[in-house]
Amino acid sequence: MIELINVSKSYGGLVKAVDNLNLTVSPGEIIGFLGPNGAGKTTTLKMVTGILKPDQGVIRINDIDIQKDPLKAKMQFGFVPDSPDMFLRLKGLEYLNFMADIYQVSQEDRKERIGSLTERFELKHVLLDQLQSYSHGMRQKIILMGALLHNPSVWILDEPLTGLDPRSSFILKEMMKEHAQRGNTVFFSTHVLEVAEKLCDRVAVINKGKLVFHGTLEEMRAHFSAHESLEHMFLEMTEHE
Ligand SMILES: Nc1ncnc2c1ncn2[C@@H]1O[C@H](COP(=O)(O)OP(=O)(O)OP(=O)(O)O)[C@@H](O)[C@H]1O
Repeated sequence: MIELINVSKSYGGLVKAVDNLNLTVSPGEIIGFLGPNGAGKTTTLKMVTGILKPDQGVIRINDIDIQKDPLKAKMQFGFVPDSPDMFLRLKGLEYLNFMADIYQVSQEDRKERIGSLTERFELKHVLLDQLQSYSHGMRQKIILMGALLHNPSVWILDEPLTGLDPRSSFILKEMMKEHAQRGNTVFFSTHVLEVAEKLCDRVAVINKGKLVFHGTLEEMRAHFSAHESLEHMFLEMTEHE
């Protein structure tokens, strides 16, 4: 479970990138976090993951306060940032072992998980190559694998499908659904409205740092006209704020 309570953040004390955000992502739920460019999605995800400190508010992951007990809170989730261009001089397997070390995954568990994840994402043949030789999509997949090695109950993914080919995108979407069906929590940002429509139990829409909608797609349709496309509803919501 992820809870954000009255969370705000401004850069340089000027414009509020996130303005008094309240949001709960419950166990068993996939929530898509939508918003136009600069709306505050990445800032929110960085606060949830403890990379940025909120100016005010409380964030809890599985009831653990990310400010008060950051290490324990960080063990609860796997985070995939929007850019996968990191640790480029490491080989795929070195990177995965590095992540497994950080999260104290036993040799037995990491062997089993690296085996099953590399098979699922079809990366076995490049595990001994440096990440700098990987394509964007391959880098994304290895970062995702690293984030999942400690088997976290909460997945936090910033634009996880960007750059993935249709097959990898399908595999990840299936994994997200399976994870939520097992009673876990998935919180991801996306620009792709169709993905939100197909995958999410509920969506949260942010615009200029403020939450402008939170609910099911049915509720969103009821709020607008039943026949309007998600794209149209989204544009309406983010235009008038
Ligand atoms: N490091 C920073 N310094 C100053 N302003 C920042 C910084 N990072 C983000 N901002 C500003 O904060 C606001 C929210 O940005 P954020 O990156 O959270 O939006 P986003 O919804 O993730 O956008 P996108 O969809 O384009 O990635 C924007 O106005 C942005 O210009």
